[in-house]
Amino acid sequence: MVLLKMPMLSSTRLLLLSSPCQKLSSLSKAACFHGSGQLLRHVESNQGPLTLASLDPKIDTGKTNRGKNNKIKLETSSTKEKMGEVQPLSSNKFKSVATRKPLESGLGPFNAKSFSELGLPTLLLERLEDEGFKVPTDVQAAAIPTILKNHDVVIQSYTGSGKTLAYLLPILSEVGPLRRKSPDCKDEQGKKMEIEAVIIAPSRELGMQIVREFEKLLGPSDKKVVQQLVGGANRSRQEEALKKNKPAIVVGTPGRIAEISAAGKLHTHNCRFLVLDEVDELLSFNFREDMHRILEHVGRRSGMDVREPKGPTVRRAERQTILVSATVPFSVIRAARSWGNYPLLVQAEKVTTLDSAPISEPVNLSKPSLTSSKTSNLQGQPAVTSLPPSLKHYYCVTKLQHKIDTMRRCIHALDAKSVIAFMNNTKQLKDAVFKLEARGIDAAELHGALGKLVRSTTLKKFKNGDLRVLVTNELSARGLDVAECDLVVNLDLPTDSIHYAHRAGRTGRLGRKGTVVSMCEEPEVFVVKKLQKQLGVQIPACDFVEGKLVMTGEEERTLERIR
Ligand SMILES: Nc1ncnc2c1ncn2[C@@H]1O[C@H](COP(=O)(O)OP(=O)(O)OP(=O)(O)O)[C@@H](O)[C@H]1O
Repeated sequence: MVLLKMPMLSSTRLLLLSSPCQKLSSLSKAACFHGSGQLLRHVESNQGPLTLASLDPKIDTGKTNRGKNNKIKLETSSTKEKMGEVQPLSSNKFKSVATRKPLESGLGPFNAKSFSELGLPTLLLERLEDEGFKVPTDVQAAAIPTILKNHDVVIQSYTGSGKTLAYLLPILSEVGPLRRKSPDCKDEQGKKMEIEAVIIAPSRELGMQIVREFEKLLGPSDKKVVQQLVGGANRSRQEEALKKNKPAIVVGTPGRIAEISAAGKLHTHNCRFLVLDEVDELLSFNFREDMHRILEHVGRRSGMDVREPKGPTVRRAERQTILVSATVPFSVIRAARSWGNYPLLVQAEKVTTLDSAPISEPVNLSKPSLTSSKTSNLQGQPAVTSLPPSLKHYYCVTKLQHKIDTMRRCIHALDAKSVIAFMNNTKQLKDAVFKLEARGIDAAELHGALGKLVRSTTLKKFKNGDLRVLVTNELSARGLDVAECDLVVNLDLPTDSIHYAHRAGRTGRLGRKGTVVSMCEEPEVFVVKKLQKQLGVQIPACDFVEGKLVMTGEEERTLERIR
């Protein structure tokens, strides 16, 4: 079925693309993009580091590899291996389809103290300063120079660690009014502007959040350089705006972008950057057809077939492909290899090949298991990097009918100001809100079946602090950035560790304190234990007594004594 829907693909590409999709179609929606937390382990390689010199923007900034007979050299400390060459280009606007070879391995110190060390253009540095962004986060320090060197990348680091700016800043370095202007570059004055960057996000809320991040740096006078193309909004108005404003960057949801593109209103063949934010979610069955269209059209000019040195002719994307998520199951690694050109894995302070990426196994959380070590992340493995280290995790055993009361006691015990409560069944959200309000707690529901105006207003109210509790489903688990959120409550347990990680990551963002409390009934405790093992975090049992959180259970009391 997949093969029939992609007649344009060469046989090589068909093979590469079809395997993840076959797998996806054979799994239930809930399971299809979720792997084990075990995947998230970083398998250290014993090969040499990727040196800063090889990526150091100070050595070779400017429009480095475009339009010049330019070589990208990446070194390992042991071999000083030559990594690849970039061929001269006919147009200086595009990077080569090039035979960049994979980085065999590499770790490097990326502890930049300021954005100015990362090779960003002056105008952009000034805007960062104005907006109060002073020091890059670890993942930004690793990702920005790597993307500026034209590498396809998979960016993986824990929730709230600043992955959005990690790809947004290199794009603004090359696209729009803040970009680096090379002396020989004729400005596009009077020339028809084309879409130069496409950013895809799985939800309307996340898409709009990314647009706001772009607009913040572009400023009011240039904010039309970026346009949002999210579902739920008026499509003809979006098409009119595209025609009128000629944005260089579009941010949107897969359905809407694919729709407008299929209608011939969005010309992305010459696009230079394709970003898939929350890529593991975008690989889910729901988005399959739209994602195929996007991947086949964005940055793909006709006549792009190239001959591999000793192989068949294959189609290569000319665009730079950037995949982003806190969780990188194997489906993402496989997709990156298929869609990208020798992509690198970028993590906080690390740039390595995808070979060193963790491998995922699907894990069924619904059955008790006596074998713990196979799925355990605690067996001598480094801590999982999808969860912020500052987070505290607990679970509380309570009867179904007492969950809202337990949550009320939890909120008071922790004196939580801004709470996101997750449930699995959308129909039950309203009831939970009703019960919370009856107990004097300002709450509202947020889910995909609500109208766009209600969704925007509710989110705005929650961000402004007018609502104490947002009761929601997986819609809000991905990417939602509310700095003030200090408590996440799982009123229903998530289906797996990847869902847990994204839900939990709505709190404790960018080094802030945050607590995650999962409510469950006695027979579900084994699920919490499995999550604990897969995620490599302690999730002790607790209860809320006389306005205080108290640890319960022998194991947890021991832990408390140690702490
Ligand atoms: N260098 C920085 N200095 C200060 N604040 C920053 C910096 N980088 C990012 N931020 C802020 O940190 C917050 C979290 O960033 P962001 O949403 O990009 O995280 P993320 O890693 O994408 O999280 P998630 O995985 O949940 O999507 C945002 O409010 C962002 O504006």
